[in-house]
Amino acid sequence: MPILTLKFDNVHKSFVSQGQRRSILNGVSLSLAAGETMALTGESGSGKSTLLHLAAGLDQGDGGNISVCGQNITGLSETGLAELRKNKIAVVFQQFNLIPSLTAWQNIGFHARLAGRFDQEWSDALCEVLGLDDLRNHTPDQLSGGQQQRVAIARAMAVRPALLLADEPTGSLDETSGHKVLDLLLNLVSQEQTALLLVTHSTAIAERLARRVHLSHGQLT
Ligand SMILES: Nc1ncnc2c1ncn2[C@@H]1O[C@H](COP(=O)(O)OP(=O)(O)OP(=O)(O)O)[C@@H](O)[C@H]1O
Repeated sequence: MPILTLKFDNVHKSFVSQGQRRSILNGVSLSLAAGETMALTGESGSGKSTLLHLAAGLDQGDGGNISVCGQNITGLSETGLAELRKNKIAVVFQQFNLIPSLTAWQNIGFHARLAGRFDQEWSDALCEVLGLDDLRNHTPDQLSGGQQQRVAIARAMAVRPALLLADEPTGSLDETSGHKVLDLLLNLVSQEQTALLLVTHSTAIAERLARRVHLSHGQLT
């Protein structure tokens, strides 16, 4: 059986706030193979971002196991996690998280250079596909929301991640731009056989992904 890109086995996560422990994920299991795309929906506050953060190794669960590319990340050291994040995982956030002082081109290469995997030809190709050629020297404040989002996608794909985690990547765009950005993203992940887990509030966006899961009361349906 091929190694899964992302696997959650009976994962639990709770938070304590105002002295009370609240269970957010209550036995979540999922598996995602290379090239698969999965939409994660759920009401506001249901725990979608929490699940994404656990998958990215940015937070730890309280129980169960999570593995990325066959490597169990539960209990992995900070160094091990940092290596995995650098080499296998990329995240696209709703608010883009571009570095304001860098140009679009520098932003695109940033993660890839950190990972020691900057590939000029691939980054050029991403700029072309994502319609960023004329915007390379612009800083984020000179770009529209849709343009910034395309830079964020180029930055994520520049590392050729095995796993792409996207938290409402089209959430701040109007519907037409959102679908256009999704077209580009889906083409890229299909070409690269990237596993994509995408959080969205939009049923129309979710329906365009091959698999869909819904988070409710801490469990996936
Ligand atoms: N670090 C934290 N400490 C305490 N509670 C937290 C923490 N992070 C998240 N929560 C709580 O966990 C619940 C789930 O939050 P999360 O952001 O994962 O939901 P979400 O489904 O992504 O919501 P939205 O769709 O509004 O972004 C919320 O009630 C939130 O307040």
